[in-house]
Amino acid sequence: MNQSKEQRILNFVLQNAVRGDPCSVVDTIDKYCSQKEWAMNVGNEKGKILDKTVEEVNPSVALELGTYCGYSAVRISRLLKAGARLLTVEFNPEFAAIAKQMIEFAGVQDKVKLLEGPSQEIIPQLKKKYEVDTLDFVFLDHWKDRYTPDTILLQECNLLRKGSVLLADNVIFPGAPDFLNYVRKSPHFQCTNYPSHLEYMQVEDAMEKAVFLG
Ligand SMILES: CNc1ncnc2c1ncn2[C@@H]1O[C@H](/C=C/CNC(=O)c2cc(-c3ccc(F)cc3)cc(O)c2O)[C@H](F)[C@H]1O
Ligand SMILES: [Mg+2]
Repeated sequence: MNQSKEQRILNFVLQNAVRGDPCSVVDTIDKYCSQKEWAMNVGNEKGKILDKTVEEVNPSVALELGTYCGYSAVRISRLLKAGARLLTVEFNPEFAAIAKQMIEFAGVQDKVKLLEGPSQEIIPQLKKKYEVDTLDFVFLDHWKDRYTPDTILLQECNLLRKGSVLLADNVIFPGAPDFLNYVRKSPHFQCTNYPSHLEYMQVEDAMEKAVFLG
């Protein structure tokens, strides 16, 4: 049975990156996906915006929706302070298995908890089952039409507090128009747009930061 693209990305990391070095894992994925096979990792240009936001927020508890191969989970968790944790949600079992190996190879498994299942089922479990009080940071990078319903669900589950920061990938391409509309019109969010480019391409894209005002 021939390998998936995601398996080829993982194999390239296992053979070319430095075990226990998250930066080398991130750089190796970027090398493969820019030179050999495109894949929907946030990439290095938007990744720098993600880094700056994570450093600004310095979250104790962070959530990621859409783990995929684990690129941004490794990228985020490498910046977390001692004792801080990232919960990352992925419902595709093949991708979850790849991401788990990616996270372990990078040596960030003690900071990252991969939750396998759909975000709409996991989010309501975060408080009781995963002992979350509120979320300091949320990275949205899953199906684009799910950004808005999951943002509403996070509020309904009282998982956001004054100052919680949401950062959404791909608000220009493929686009998340309803999410932009929702957060920019809502009196409960203060929004900032960060123009950038689609990962590994010269196509316009952007990230949107939405700070919850309570
Ligand atoms: C809905 N609830 C979910 N719960 C758990 N895991 C989920 C859920 N929904 C999806 N997943 C999981 O999250 C991931 C989905 C990522 C989707 N990302 C994109 O589509 C996406 C697409 C492009 C893109 C750009 C140009 C082009 F020509 C074609 C594509 C670029 C990007 O940066 C993206 O992020 C994963 F695949 C899925 O199992
Ligand atoms: Mg994306």
